[in-house]
Amino acid sequence: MGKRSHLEPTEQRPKKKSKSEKPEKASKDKQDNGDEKTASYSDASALSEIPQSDIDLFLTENVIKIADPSSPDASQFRPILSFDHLPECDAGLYAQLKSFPKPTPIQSTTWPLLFAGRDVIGIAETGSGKTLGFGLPCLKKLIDSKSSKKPCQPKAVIISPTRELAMQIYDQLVKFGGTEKTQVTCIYGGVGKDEQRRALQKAAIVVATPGRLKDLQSDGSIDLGKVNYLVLDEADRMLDKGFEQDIKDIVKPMPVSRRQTVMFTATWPRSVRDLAATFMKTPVTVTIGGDPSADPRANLRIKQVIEVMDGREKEGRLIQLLSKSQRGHQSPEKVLVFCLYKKEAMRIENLIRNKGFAVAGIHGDLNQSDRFRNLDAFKKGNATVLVATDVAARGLDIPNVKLVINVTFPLTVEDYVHRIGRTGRAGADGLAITMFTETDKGLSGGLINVLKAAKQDVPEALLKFGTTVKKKQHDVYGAFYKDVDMDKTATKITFDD
Ligand SMILES: Nc1ncnc2c1ncn2[C@@H]1O[C@H](COP(=O)(O)OP(=O)(O)OP(=O)(O)O)[C@@H](O)[C@H]1O
Repeated sequence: MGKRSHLEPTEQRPKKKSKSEKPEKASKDKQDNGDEKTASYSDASALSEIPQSDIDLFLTENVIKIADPSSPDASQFRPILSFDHLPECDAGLYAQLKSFPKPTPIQSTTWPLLFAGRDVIGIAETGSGKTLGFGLPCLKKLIDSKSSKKPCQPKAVIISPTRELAMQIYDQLVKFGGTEKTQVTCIYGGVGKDEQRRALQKAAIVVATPGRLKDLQSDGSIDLGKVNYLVLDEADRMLDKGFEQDIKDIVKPMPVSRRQTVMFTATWPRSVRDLAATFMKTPVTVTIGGDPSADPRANLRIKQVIEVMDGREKEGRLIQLLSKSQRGHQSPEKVLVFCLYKKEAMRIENLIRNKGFAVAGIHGDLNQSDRFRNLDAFKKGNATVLVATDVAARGLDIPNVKLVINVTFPLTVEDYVHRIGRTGRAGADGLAITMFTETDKGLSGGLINVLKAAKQDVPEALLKFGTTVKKKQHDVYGAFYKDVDMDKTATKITFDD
């Protein structure tokens, strides 16, 4: 379990509860910062009336696994199968849900747990609605909260690894919760602090990137002592070496016993699990679609094509693929092109532009307003090709991306799963074409496993590179916002602040 060295003074895991201390099914009340009762949840009567066989069928059909260390009986929390089963809440919180037919499996399964105040680790494929999975209970908890809020003392904090993703989460919360009642604020680096400090005066929910949050915390602009709902989105990324210390510093004033901690992700590598446990109290792990201890799983609706080639063939092949998807179409398809290095991304973007395609770029050398502007151009379809480093690999929900092209393979197969997950979202189909060269052969085993698990073709040429999966693939897990400057050192890695 938790490594001692990872435990902060305030992050000691609570002792195992005796049976008599177990939370009761329908009265899951607990103290919230000592001044209010929250987290009372019981099934709606329409949900209680559903036969257990239907519930079991839902769990089996969606390959849902619920692991609750405090109770072997996972059935005490029935999945919310319809929006009609949601617990009562004022302020029109559920009004926007009408645009969706029903909750997605990760929402169905984690909502009751989160409404009941449990710590939850939610693992589900890319594009499966995880944002609302943690977002709706966050909004409800805030709306239900009776205690008054002091300036600069938010009640909920949601931490995301990139600025663009933080903004996207913020937009979702505003869309569902409105700004008036829920007072959501987004803070991230690369822009001035004054406006953010002003917004923090009123903020009840703060969506943030870790670096800027830590900055504003250290200079006293924000007091996290009253936070009772903490989310790490893209949790495995937030716990890897690049962010681990920031997260530990941020959570210090919010003891694990007084906050609900929520972690969501599509990939959950073994390397972060012990560390995650040190941030949580008896978390329930919900996995949609298979065994969480297996290899990372790609979204099954994405067709994955691997093209093994010589590095010199890449540019020609890229232009060929883009010509096919862009030329001769009244409205060309949206294509996301991933590179590993910032300089490479700039070169590829120029190449594509010179061939006459409507292209934009997003990487760490751009200033923040250019990053937002270029992403927006792609979202709106003014640019139909977006060239990106791994800053865009996780979480971004861009409508109608039909094709992802990996010009350079990422540093880990987890990153690969996230990159290709920018297509095939919310039930749509998608296509991912990956150029794989001999330099990437160390990752062939992991990639083959991802392909097999998703029942995709494994090309002979890939098999030749070997099927062994290396235990630890890289010093810094993943390449999420890995910006390597090849002119300086080979491994300079920076993260969003
Ligand atoms: N119940 C629902 N039914 C249909 N679509 C939904 C539902 N809930 C959310 N969505 C939509 O699904 C899309 C993907 O959701 P979201 O971005 O939360 O995915 P995710 O699981 O967080 O993906 P990733 O792992 O890539 O971060 C969004 O456009 C969202 O509005």
